[in-house]
Formats: sequence, structure tokens, C-alpha cells
Amino acid sequence: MMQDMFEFPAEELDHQAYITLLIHTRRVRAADVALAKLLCQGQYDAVFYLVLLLQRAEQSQHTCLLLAEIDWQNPFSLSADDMSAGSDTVSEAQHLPYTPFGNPDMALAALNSHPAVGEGRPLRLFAGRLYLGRLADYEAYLSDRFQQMAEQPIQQDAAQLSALLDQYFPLDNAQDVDWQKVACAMAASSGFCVITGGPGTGKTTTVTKLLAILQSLYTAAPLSIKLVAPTGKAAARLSESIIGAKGRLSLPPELAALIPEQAQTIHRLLGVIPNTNRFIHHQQNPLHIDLLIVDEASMVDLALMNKLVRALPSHARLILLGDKDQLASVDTGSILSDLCGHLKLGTQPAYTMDRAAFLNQVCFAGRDVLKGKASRYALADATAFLQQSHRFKSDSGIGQLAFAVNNNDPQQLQQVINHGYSDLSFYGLGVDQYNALLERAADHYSRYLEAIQSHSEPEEVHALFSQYQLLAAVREGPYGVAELNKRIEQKLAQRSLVAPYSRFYAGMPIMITQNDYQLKLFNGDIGILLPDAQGQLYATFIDEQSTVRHFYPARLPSFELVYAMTIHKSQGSEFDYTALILPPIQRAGKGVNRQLVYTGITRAKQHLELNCQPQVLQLSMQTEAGRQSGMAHRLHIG
Ligand SMILES: Nc1ncnc2c1ncn2[C@@H]1O[C@H](COP(=O)(O)OP(=O)(O)OP(=O)(O)O)[C@@H](O)[C@H]1O
Repeated sequence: MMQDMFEFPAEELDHQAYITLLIHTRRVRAADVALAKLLCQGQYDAVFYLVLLLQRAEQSQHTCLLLAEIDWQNPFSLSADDMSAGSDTVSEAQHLPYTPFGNPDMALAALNSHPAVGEGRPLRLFAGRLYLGRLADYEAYLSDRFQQMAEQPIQQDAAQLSALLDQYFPLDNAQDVDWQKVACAMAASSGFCVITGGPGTGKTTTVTKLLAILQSLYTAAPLSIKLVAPTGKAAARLSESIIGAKGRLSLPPELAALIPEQAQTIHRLLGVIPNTNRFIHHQQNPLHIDLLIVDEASMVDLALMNKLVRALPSHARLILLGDKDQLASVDTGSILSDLCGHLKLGTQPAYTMDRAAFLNQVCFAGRDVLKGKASRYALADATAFLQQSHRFKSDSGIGQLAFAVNNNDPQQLQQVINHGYSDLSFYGLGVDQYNALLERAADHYSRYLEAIQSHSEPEEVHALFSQYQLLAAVREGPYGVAELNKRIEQKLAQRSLVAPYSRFYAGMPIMITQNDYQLKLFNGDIGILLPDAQGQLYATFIDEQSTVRHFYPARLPSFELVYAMTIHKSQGSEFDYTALILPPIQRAGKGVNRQLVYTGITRAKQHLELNCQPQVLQLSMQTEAGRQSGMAHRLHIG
């Protein structure tokens, strides 16, 4: 009876014609239509169109379709041009924009009574959100498991913990609250913890101190600890940072030996089964570990996080590290920003009364430093937010620029631009400036190419290459990676540094774009083609254990040139000198947003060169790349 309300009288809409229009205007794919038809048993009802919208949302990496966010007047965002393109097929009489279903309440009622929707069925409904079943399961599992882990009782001697915290974080009366100490106390006393913070806020330093404290607490039976990151580059960086932080702590050798230094990729930890998308470790064959630390957690998609967490034994603890403001994962989900999205710069997470009392006891000798409050967020007591950057001092333009962009503060942005910081350079996008950018790129790249010509070792060549990177916000057009790559290659050829006249050439830098589990080469891995003594070319890669690996070029999975790379692909990497190019205003679509530009800026360690129109920087800062999910709702953020 209810459902009848949502069927369209035949004279109102020619469904076939409408669907053809949606396919023709690339709003949906034929495969989306096939699935929607299957789930709705050939009925063109409201649910049919909602399934099309759901698949559109999933293709934009949303975990679900939030019914309240649908533009009910024009759900597929058809423009007048789109409609005229389809005027042969869609009758003029049909009003524009056409809405095939009424409003959120009607849609909800239709979904509630639909046979494809519900537990154990292909579609799920949760808190006004429509999901594909698989993604709803991942999200529900993770939110439950995070909560369970956070609530897991940890047996600990508070006095001993407090003494160790004071040893690693001596009380400094000049400082208000040492949030690194709080983060460490929290992670030491919890089965689950998220430590978020911008670049250089001390996430790795804090975790290294945490590991020293934990291993001191459990000397009788030291914890089995693993460090992972989503990409080889990020894992290599984590290893480097942990080694650096350990060195600065001057730990006794027996304690230092209990703190792992080598991080690995999540795929390596789980053990890829060649030619499948399955792993050796899973719920039935869990990992043998007590504590897992995941760095760059913002890059981990929902499916991979689900596989990782399922492979943890029931007693294991989990710590997620990352910058909540960076770009979300390439695939579906936005776990870190879902868990930390409520945290605002300049404020701190609100801990519950009991938790605040405990933290005051172990960190501040019982002084009433942290104020507790009633919280509806299940992970309130498991979240730490580090905000003070120790890498970027107050005279660093990179840090100031990152802060202004992240805070969407146009005044501060202007001040940064006017100030003239030595670690920042700004250029426009005029023809001469564009050409000068290419020349600068060629100057930088000439260093590693000259090293190849003088037969330097692969390690040195890779190190020189990775000092500089040109990052682009988009792929296509003159400001996109494809064109930039071609033009830089031409410049280098003009300087006789490369001879790009065949498919492979000495010095050619490549980035793998497809996982190859057999060769253990993964999306994002960077290689350089180098000749051996006989002149035979090999693609050389340096893995996260700093081992050089050689491959015959013909065996490589798909790859692309990488003189320029997209900001998306640069996540998890850092470069001494980063050049960033944003397209001009008429080409800066929805893709250029705050998270993207912030991620690009924060890849720079020593110098950032920004090539863009000032108004594009302002526009991107105002545009937020939100992803829809129900994770925060499941965790009851209220
Ligand atoms: N409390 C502190 N006081 C002084 N220096 C610190 C402190 N914490 C960290 N640092 C220094 O700041 C730098 C960055 O620290 P760390 O690598 O731990 O940050 P991070 O948040 O892990 O950085 P990223 O994730 O961006 O690599 C290091 O040189 C470290 O020694």
C-alpha cells in the first residue's frame, strides 16, 4: 500500500528515456542501472532511483547516501544543457529539473518497506543513511570493535605509570598542559587510542615515548609490537622518525631493544596471498601481536581497516596516528576524520569525569588540570589532539600557511603572503611564470640525473630525486600531471639529461599505479630506471626496509611518469622542496578543496613553492571535501 504511493504514473515519466539521459550525461553507469533493476526486481520505484544515487555516492568514496543531503528537486544535478542533450528522449513536457521521488520522509518510508532493504539484505538503512550491505557491515564492525577495545580493562599500576610519565615528560611549569603527556597517558591506559595532529606536532615522538613506557611497565613479558603504514613510503618515513625519536631519548640499550624500529605496510603485515585480494591473516588466523600502531591512518580506507582490525587478536591494543585534516583515503571511507571530525583547532577533546580525574592523577600529580564533562561520544576518552608544531617554528612560513588554510582564515593567509617568509615562494600562472616553473623543476631534477651520469649508487640517486617534487592538484590540462610530466621531460631532454625516445630510458622516474602482489610492487611506489654496467636498464625501487630492488622494465605493472604527481598520490610522503601547482580559477572545480591543498602544503619540509592564483587558494580553503558516513553517528557524537 505504502509502496504504491511511490510508483510513477506512466504518463509522468518515460523511465527508459530518463535512464538513457542519466547514462548519456554520465550521472550513472549501465552497471549501476543493472544493479538497481536487480534489487528492485525491474520496478522503477523510488528505491530504484535511490540505488542509483547510492552508487553515485560510493563512486565519490562516500560510505553511504545521506538522505537528508539529497537535492530532492534535482537529485542527479542535471543542468538545462544536460536536459537539452536528452531532449530527443525526454519529453519537453517533463519539468526541469525532474525529481523522480518526493522527499526524505517518502524515501525513508519506501526504503523501510522494500524487500531489498534490511539486515542480511543487499541494502541497509541506518540513521537516515542508505548503504550497500558490505559497507554497512564494515562500518558497524569497526565502530563496535573500536568501542570494545576502548573499554577493555587494562591492569596497570597508576603510580608506576605516573612515575614513568614524569620521567619522559618532566613537569614544565612554564607550559600550560603537555598534551603529548596526556596523549601518552591515555594510550598507555587504553585498548584503543587515536592520536591526531598536524605535521610535526610530535605524534611519532609521543608514540616512541609511549612504547618506552609500556615496555618498562611490562618488563616481565614485553609486548609484541608492530608498526604499520598504508604505503611503503609512509612506512619508511615512520621507521626513520622512530629511529630518530629513539636516538633523542637515549634509552638504556635493553629497553631500546624492545622498541621496534622497522615499520611495514599494512599489506605486508597481513600477508598478501598472490593473485587474490585476500590476506594470510584474518579473524580465523589472527596476527601474533599485543599492540599495533597504524601511522597515516587517514589514508586507510574502510575495507582495509576492516581487514586489519579483524586480523587483530581479541586482547590486542590499537593506536591510530594521523592528521585528521588531510585528504581521506583514495578508496571509500574517511575513518580518521569520522573519529576526530568534531575536534576544532584551539580546543581540546572533552574527557569524561572519571577519565579526567585519572589523567590528572597520572600526569599532573592529582592537580585539577583537566576538567571532565559528561560526553555522549563513545571514544571521547580515547582521543588525543596534538596542536603545537615543533617542526615548524613561529618563523616558518610553511607552518603558518598550513595553519591559515586549515583554519580557513583569509586574513591570516594574506598576512602570510605579505610577510615574505624565506621558506615560502609564491608565483602566478602567467605564460612566463609557467615556463619558469618548468625550468626550476628541470634544475632540481638535473641533480639526480647528473648523479646517474656519474654512476652513483641507486640509494643516492633515489635520495636526490626525492628531495624535490612537483605536485599538481589535477590530472588533465596544462596544469595537470600528464602535461607537466611531458613538458619537464622535454626540458630535460633539451639539456641532454634524458633521452626519452623509447618506452624506457635511463633516469626515467616512474610511479606504480596498480598493485602487483606477486612482485610486491604497490600503487604509489616510486622507481627510477637505471642502467647496469652493461647498459641494461632496470627499474630500481627502495622498499621500506631501505633495500634496493631491481626489476626488468617489461615485467612492471602499470605505471606513469612522475616528474609531477598528484597531491593525492603524495600523501604519506614528504619532500625537502615541494612545488605545488593549482589550476586557474576557471579550471578549479570541486576537486580543489581545503583538504587537498592542506595536504599538498604539508608535504614540504624545507621549502614550499606555490604556483597559483591567490583567489584559487582562497576558494579551495572555503571548500570542504566531506565524505558521508555513519561512523560518528554510530559512536554517538551528540
Ligand atoms: N615536546 C617537544 N619538544 C620539542 N621538540 C619536539 C617535541 N615533540 C616533538 N619534537 C620535535 O618535533 C619534530 C617532529 O616530531 P615528530 O616527528 O614526532 O612529529 P609528527 O607529528 O610525528 O610529525 P609527522 O607526522 O608530520 O612526521 C621532531 O624533530 C621532534 O624532535
